[in-house]
Amino acid sequence: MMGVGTNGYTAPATRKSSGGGAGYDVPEGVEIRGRFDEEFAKILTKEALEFVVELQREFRNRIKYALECRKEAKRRYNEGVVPGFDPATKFIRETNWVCAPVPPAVADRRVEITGPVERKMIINALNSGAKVFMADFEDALSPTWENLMRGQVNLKDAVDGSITFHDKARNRVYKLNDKNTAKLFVRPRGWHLPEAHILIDGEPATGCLVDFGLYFFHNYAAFRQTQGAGFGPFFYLPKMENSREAKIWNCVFERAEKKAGIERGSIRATVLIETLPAVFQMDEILHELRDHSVGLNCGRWDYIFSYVKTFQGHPDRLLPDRFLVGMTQHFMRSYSDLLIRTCHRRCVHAMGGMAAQIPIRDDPAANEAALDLVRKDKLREVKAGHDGTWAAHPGLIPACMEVFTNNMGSNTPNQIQSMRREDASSITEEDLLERPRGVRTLEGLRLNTRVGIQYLAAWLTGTGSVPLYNLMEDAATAEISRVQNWQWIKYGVELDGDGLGVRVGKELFGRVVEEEMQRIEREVGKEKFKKGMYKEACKLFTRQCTAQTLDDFLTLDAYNHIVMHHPRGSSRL
Ligand SMILES: CC(=O)SCCNC(=O)CCNC(=O)[C@H](O)C(C)(C)COP(=O)(O)OP(=O)(O)OC[C@H]1O[C@@H](n2cnc3c(N)ncnc32)[C@H](O)[C@@H]1OP(=O)(O)O
Ligand SMILES: O=CC(=O)O
Ligand SMILES: [Mg+2]
Repeated sequence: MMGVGTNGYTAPATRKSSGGGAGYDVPEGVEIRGRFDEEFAKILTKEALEFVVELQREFRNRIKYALECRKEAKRRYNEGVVPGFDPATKFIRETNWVCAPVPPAVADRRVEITGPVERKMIINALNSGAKVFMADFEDALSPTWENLMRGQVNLKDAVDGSITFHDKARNRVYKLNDKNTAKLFVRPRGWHLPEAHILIDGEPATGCLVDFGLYFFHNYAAFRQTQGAGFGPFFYLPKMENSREAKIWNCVFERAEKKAGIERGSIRATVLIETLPAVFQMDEILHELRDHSVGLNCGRWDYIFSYVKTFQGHPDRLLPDRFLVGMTQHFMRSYSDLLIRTCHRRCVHAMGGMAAQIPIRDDPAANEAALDLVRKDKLREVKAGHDGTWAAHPGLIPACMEVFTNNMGSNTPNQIQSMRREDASSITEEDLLERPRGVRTLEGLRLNTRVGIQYLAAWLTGTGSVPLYNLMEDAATAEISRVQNWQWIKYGVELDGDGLGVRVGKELFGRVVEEEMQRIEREVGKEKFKKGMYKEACKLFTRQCTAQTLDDFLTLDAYNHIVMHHPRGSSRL
């Protein structure tokens, strides 16, 4: 078991960290630069931090190396190489092996709701009727110190069943249902994001090791008793590019299991296939995680973002308008089909992804049209062989559930055995890379700009998922807006879809930005516009869209603006 003095584990010397007056009790080598709070101190205990420090010290060099490998791959793609299957790992793709059996607690995952680790949303999501709730430290969360630490507090209360929330304005108290709550999966941040409020040996900690380490330390025991039926905790792993990154996670899991004294293979994770290079590594990723896997998921939004990013040096592979790049484009359908085939061959879940539509409260006809689009998307997924899907909002769950249950059958928890999709074994590199088809319009450029700026303004003020023009927007969808604008400006594309025949350049983009800022001000109102972070967001977004070389992530630069070091005020990394 974890804790000081058990399993021969001895705590290193400790000291107080100056977090704004009172201090956190921290191990040697740790400095907490985030605000002190009594509630946070219950999460940032000396023992929990020791665990995070162990992970950081053991894995930091491998993580740095993996990130260097990403840079090296980028260099090659920029020189004209395209990603493909790795000849060196052909034997993994071609031999027969399977992952560890699926834990009974998560055999049925037909609808999974996702959302940030906010208190009310966690309760609503767990009570929503979905089979799984993916609590998000990633695409849906702005990683402010407050959000991250409150998120950890909330998850701990959720796992021990004590979580409540009092909505004072509505005088409504939220608590968990007595039964049939969703099973909890947690998605830590991607490997690339640092945690600048926790310094370990003078360096910012790796964000995902903080998210994973604190959550695991505080919850593994209760989770295994109440949620996992002896398994768990469960995770979603985002934005990986290569199986070497999956191998690091596998080692982190083994390390955590050993430290906690629980069986190897207790922890289970679903990997999002949401980068272009990773689609060529699906078998390899599952193989690395074969004792800890519960499948793969089609993270479609980051995948589209990654298509642009991977081909940033290939002007012959430009995207059409964002809304035209859907799952029926050949490269997207091929990705989903191959993912299903790969997962079912290895006996794990092949999860579908997120439709962008959300309920539209004040317009029944538009609401029905949105629901219809969601139903169609889910029907395509279940018929293709997916075992479950994602919903962004509780109002979508009945429709998603109905489509999956009607087409999969209510007596079967998944279609792992019944939908083998052998036909997808013929999918080629060309299928997976096929150029998306469609036109480009000025309205496409405008929409990207309007949405990108508004999303970033929300993110800078601590909100990581927002409804914009009746669609769900989060970090992944905002990335598409950003990189698409960058790509169009960089290569001076012709807007061929609206008969204008103009080429996109910095000057046109500058005018679009100006006009869209005026439109945003009209739409949100002068007061909100003045109080919000729209101008800062506009500056950041514009810089990234017009940069000579593409920034790897929108949120890396933006992160500098939300780091709040105490007691010295804000600070850049
Ligand atoms: C690309 C990807 O990575 S997808 C995964 C990451 N993205 C996400 O997880 C997005 C999750 N969804 C959301 O954040 C929200 O649904 C939004 C921002 C899209 C829309 O939010 P809102 O407009 O505030 O929703 P709305 O006002 O309709 O909410 C109605 C109720 O549903 C709840 N609700 C809405 N979405 C969720 C959710 N995902 N989980 C739990 N509860 C939710 C609200 O808390 C609210 O509860 P209340 O009636 O008790 O007050
Ligand atoms: O994380 C999911 C995605 O679509 O991106
Ligand atoms: Mg994503």
